[in-house]
Amino acid sequence: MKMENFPAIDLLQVRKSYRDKIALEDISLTLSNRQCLALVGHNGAGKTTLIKIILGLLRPSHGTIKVIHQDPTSRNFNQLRCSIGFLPEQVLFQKTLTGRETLAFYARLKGLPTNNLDEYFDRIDLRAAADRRVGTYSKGMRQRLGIAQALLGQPKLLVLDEPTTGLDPVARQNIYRIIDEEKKNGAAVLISSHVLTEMDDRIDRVAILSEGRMVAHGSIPFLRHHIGMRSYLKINADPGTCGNIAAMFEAELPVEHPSTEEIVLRCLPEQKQEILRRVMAMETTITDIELIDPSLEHIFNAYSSAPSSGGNHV
Ligand SMILES: Nc1ncnc2c1ncn2[C@@H]1O[C@H](COP(=O)(O)OP(=O)(O)OP(=O)(O)O)[C@@H](O)[C@H]1O
Repeated sequence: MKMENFPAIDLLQVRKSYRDKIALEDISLTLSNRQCLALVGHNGAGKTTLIKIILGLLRPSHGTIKVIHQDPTSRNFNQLRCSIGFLPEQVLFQKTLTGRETLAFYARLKGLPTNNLDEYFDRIDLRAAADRRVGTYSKGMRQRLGIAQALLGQPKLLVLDEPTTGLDPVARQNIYRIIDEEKKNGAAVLISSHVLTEMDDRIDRVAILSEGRMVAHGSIPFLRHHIGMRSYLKINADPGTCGNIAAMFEAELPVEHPSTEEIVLRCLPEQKQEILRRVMAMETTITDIELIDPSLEHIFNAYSSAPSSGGNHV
């Protein structure tokens, strides 16, 4: 099998305990190349522990782990380290070095040339400040420099812990664009984040950790479907039309009538098209239609409050 065909991350029944505290229990997870997985969970859910195990910084108490088809705690893994880009949650740099000197330091650690660093500064939009001392950088600039060091050497696996912390909306969009580019180049990307709002369209899969257990694992549409979350179809029309729509659907669906000129149908994802078709066929005057699918945040809240559903895969 060619190297590119191995999953970048393959965990089976991983457990980690710190003395009598079980931080992770029965975690099985795969991440393929060209995929982006979001690892989400409340404080203390076990995200950092899992990342440290993936990076070979911690040994699991039980289970098997392959990262780019090697055991990350084995000696051979050292050769693979330069194929992994890692952005830690807290990026600490030497304040007296310039951005360029900092990046050159990390490039040398990875055995990479230092004469092409401008392309990295361009990618994170920091070229103009490359020769300024890091001590003069804002929090967002330091975070972008951290991302640049993770990108050094075209990694096969990118592990980004809270990559958008401290970034303004434009910089956040730029990070997501870079993640897409890295995926297209064949990398697997693991993002650990508390900021769920902008991630819906950016990730291929999500793994939800709760108290050390994987309570859900799959694509967003799969998890929406699995937990039976309904979409909101909000329709604004004159009172007569709203009444007719309510009469048409109330035997089939939960229907809410927040005002005489607004009606909300709560439907399953697979019902959306058929409902829209029937509404549009009514030959009435509709002033507005808004369709809201449950977001990653809604899914996370639903799984976090649900009794353990035992790790669901798609
Ligand atoms: N060195 C340690 N010794 C003992 N317990 C630890 C140690 N490191 C972590 N833990 C415990 O393991 C559990 C998981 O911690 P972890 O740091 O992995 O969570 P997290 O999801 O990354 O949290 P956060 O979002 O707050 O960073 C927590 O209950 C934590 O207190």
